[in-house]
Amino acid sequence: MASTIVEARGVTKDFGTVQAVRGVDLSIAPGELFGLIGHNGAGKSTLFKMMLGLIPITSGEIRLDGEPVNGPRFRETRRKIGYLPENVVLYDNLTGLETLYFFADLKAVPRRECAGLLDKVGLSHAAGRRVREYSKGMRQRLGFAQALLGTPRLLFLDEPTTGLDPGAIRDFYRILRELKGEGVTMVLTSHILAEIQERVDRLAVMEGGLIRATGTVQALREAMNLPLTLEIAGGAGLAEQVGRVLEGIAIESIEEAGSVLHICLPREAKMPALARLATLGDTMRDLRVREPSLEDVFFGYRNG
Ligand SMILES: Nc1ncnc2c1ncn2[C@@H]1O[C@H](COP(=O)(O)OP(=O)(O)OP(=O)(O)O)[C@@H](O)[C@H]1O
Repeated sequence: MASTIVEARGVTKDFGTVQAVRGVDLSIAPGELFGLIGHNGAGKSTLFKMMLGLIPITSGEIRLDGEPVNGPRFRETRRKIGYLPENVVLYDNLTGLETLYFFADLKAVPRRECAGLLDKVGLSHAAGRRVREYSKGMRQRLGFAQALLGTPRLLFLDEPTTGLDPGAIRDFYRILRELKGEGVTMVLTSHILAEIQERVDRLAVMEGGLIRATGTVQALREAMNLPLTLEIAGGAGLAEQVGRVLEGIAIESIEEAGSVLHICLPREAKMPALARLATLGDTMRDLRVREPSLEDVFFGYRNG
């Protein structure tokens, strides 16, 4: 297996006059759980489709597991890849199990895999019901099951948690962790930034067809140099005492909400501030350092 399983170099895609993807470079290592975030129309789905060889690349090159997606041997590589499209097309008249049989036949995967996959995504109880009767979340689970047919080594999941309730989202990420344990590489898009920020190894921020930044959530936070928030709980006189010990430290804002102080300060002021706050003793009951969320980072890139 190549050391980079997904490799994109200078990839562009034009739809007439629309430049959907504009010179994307991306490298994803085997076994990574990689997130792709971006606003509506940023180019995420278009990039996915090019990576799967479903639409032609205007210019540049994409290799999956070392194989160019527009090359003659890609058909063989494609068999090791699972894909959950943004809007999976299902036939309402088929049952859940028949649907998976249909996809298994298309992929030349043995039908005996299907029942186990329905079980994996929590749909065994509905295997004999027609898809017409499935809820949005059930359809999404069925789409996920078809992506898992053939034990793929690389998975592309386009907004996989759309329509899932919180319990189903948790189940979904549990399956992703299991797959990661088996060495499967996964690339997923999501608009629910809070959901993916703790779960991906690395991510890329896409905007207007460009990749604006790539890295771990922490690296992106640090690169953006967004301020941190200290949340301090304490008794009477807290605000006054905190104000006194932090004198001279570059604080961006202090807000009091109930008995908790929210102090927003530059990242580099964190350690000096903590050292001084430690002298407060019993006045301070609790202290938490809140990192900027992925949402803060995302809007930082968008507005930066
Ligand atoms: N088949 C097509 N024909 C013309 N324009 C297209 C086509 N597919 C996508 N586009 C355009 O390409 C751009 C990128 O679309 P894309 O679907 O890749 O974005 P996205 O990041 O996946 O968005 P979303 O988060 O809304 O799913 C948009 O401007 C879109 O209108």
